[in-house]
Amino acid sequence: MITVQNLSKVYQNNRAVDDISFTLSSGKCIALLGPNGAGKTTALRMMAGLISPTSGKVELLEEHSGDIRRHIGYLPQHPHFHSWMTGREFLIYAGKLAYLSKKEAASRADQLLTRVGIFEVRNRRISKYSGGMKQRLGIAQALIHKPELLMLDEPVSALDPIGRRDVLDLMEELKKETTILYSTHILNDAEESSDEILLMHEGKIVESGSLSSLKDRHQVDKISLQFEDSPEAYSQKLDHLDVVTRTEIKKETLDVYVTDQARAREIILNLALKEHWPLLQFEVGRITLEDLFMKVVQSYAVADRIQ
Ligand SMILES: Nc1ncnc2c1ncn2[C@@H]1O[C@H](COP(=O)(O)OP(=O)(O)OP(=O)(O)O)[C@@H](O)[C@H]1O
Repeated sequence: MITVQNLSKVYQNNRAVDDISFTLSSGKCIALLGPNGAGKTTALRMMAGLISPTSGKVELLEEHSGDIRRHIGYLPQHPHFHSWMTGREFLIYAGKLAYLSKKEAASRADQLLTRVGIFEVRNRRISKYSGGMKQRLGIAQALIHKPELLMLDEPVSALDPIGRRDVLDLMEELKKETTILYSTHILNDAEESSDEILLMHEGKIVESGSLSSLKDRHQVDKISLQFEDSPEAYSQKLDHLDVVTRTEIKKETLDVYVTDQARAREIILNLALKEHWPLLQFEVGRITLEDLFMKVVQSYAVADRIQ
């Protein structure tokens, strides 16, 4: 529904966003990931029409014509609310700013207050809202003009675990009817709630695609073991096997990197049975999003050092 073509933003000599291109298709939930300063907020702000690009463009696909801002709802990382207003008053105010009539704004506000689960507190001043309630109100405000694309900048990072769960559940609901692009540092959340990933590093998109395609591309053959006792002794035995490239101890877990997962599984299981290892867990590993993130970002950091 929206394409980003060769978009860049340069501040003085800093290329905050450096020639990024991608297309967002309707009905997907896309996570925008990247370390601090990667350029996520700058990219989102350009897409929302809040800052102008140095070069490149953001375009709607044919069926969504007109001013791009009418099709996009945006919730910034630190939203500003008039905290003396009630939640309902604030949404009506936001509706009027989005050119709805007073009547339309009031009816849309009530619909959204219900939709995001804060109807009960609609007449309470925003200053009395919890962080989770404010974030829900912010999402309702971003949806006031029925945008096809909802963009959320770090929607859960400032919330406690309950608020975070609330907002993630809400996003899960909303993605049935709206395309969502959201930035996050919390890789578990991205793993749980996104269909696609855009990974930024130093202003560039360095990886993109569905979560499963990225995992397939970066899959490492690994078997993770846990024992009733310390993993050290087993690690030394496994290091000598020809199918094992290296072992790594992470707290209680022994990660065994192997050349051929199927053969390694058989060999290690046989050894464990023969020697009566007190195994608690034997897991043939799939790469996690966190592994993938670290691998990609570290490989770029190494490349930067070499240059
Ligand atoms: N208004 C500005 N003026 C100058 N430099 C800026 C401005 N806004 C952002 N930058 C710089 O652009 C780069 C990208 O910043 P941006 O906030 O987009 O990154 P981010 O990925 O959203 O980071 P974070 O995860 O920490 O929020 C950083 O080096 C930042 O210092």
